[in-house]
Amino acid sequence: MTGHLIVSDEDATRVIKLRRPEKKNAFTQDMYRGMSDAIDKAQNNPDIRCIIITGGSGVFTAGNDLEDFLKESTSDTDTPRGASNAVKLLYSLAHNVKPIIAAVDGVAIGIGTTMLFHCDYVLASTTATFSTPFINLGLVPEGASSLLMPRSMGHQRAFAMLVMGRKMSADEAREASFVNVVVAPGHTEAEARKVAREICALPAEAVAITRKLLKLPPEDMTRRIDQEGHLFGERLRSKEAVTAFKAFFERKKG
Ligand SMILES: C/C=C/C(=O)SCCNC(=O)CCNC(=O)[C@H](O)C(C)(C)COP(=O)(O)OP(=O)(O)OC[C@H]1O[C@@H](n2cnc3c(N)ncnc32)[C@H](O)[C@@H]1OP(=O)(O)O
Repeated sequence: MTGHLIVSDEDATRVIKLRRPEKKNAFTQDMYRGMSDAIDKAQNNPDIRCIIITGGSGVFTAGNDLEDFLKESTSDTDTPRGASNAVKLLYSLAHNVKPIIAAVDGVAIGIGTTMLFHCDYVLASTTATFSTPFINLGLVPEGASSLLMPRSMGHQRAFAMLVMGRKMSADEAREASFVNVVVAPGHTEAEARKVAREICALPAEAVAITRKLLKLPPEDMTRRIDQEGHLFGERLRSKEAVTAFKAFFERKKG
């Protein structure tokens, strides 16, 4: 756990909260590690029946910290993408067996949107927006999103998001079927806790078996995460990506 991530257990539910509002909850390496660890440790804990992921009020997450991407793209050390903390979090999500509820209030960008396709129930506020601007950054999709997004919303809508970088509103996301319910801003976490209580009151073994039947085998997802991760690692070092990262930090100057 870090100062940018709060993990608390209450009513048989583990709540994992991103808390880096000054940077729109952009993921640092510690945040990836902390979230991954909190999910992994819930797996064999019989006291935890459900997991909630939230960014608190006003923002879910702006995705990977772009400063970290810029450092990674220009570094001399050649760490394979599969060993990155982001990929480890994606593995944790892919192999997780407990119901995950996401509470999205505000922007959900990049991995902030792709992680939702590993969740079981998604609540969004009316001000939530969803985007996967990988191509705009010279990158390619991650998190098995090239598999899960077209499967969930159809090829054309996935193309608009993943290739054209189109943003979706909360209502559009509900219509595209990856958001269950849209609530008022500031209420996503409280509503997520109600959903968690509802799930926790159900017979635990039957929930686990049914959830497993609904999901793709984790090996299929891991394979796609690895394929994407390999390409993503190559793209991180591309001229297109480095130019886009630098442009983000130059955008407010003169
Ligand atoms: C494996 C995973 C891959 C991915 O996740 S790829 C996706 C990467 N993420 C992005 O491309 C999003 C980049 N951020 C933005 O587009 C915008 O920001 C927002 C729409 C999120 C918010 O815009 P606004 O409301 O105008 O706020 P602001 O002044 O741009 O941001 C407030 C502070 O937050 C920092 N910040 C925002 N997003 C990131 C990020 N992703 N990485 C690092 N810093 C970020 C800014 O720089 C700034 O900071 P300062 O106040 O010091 O200037």
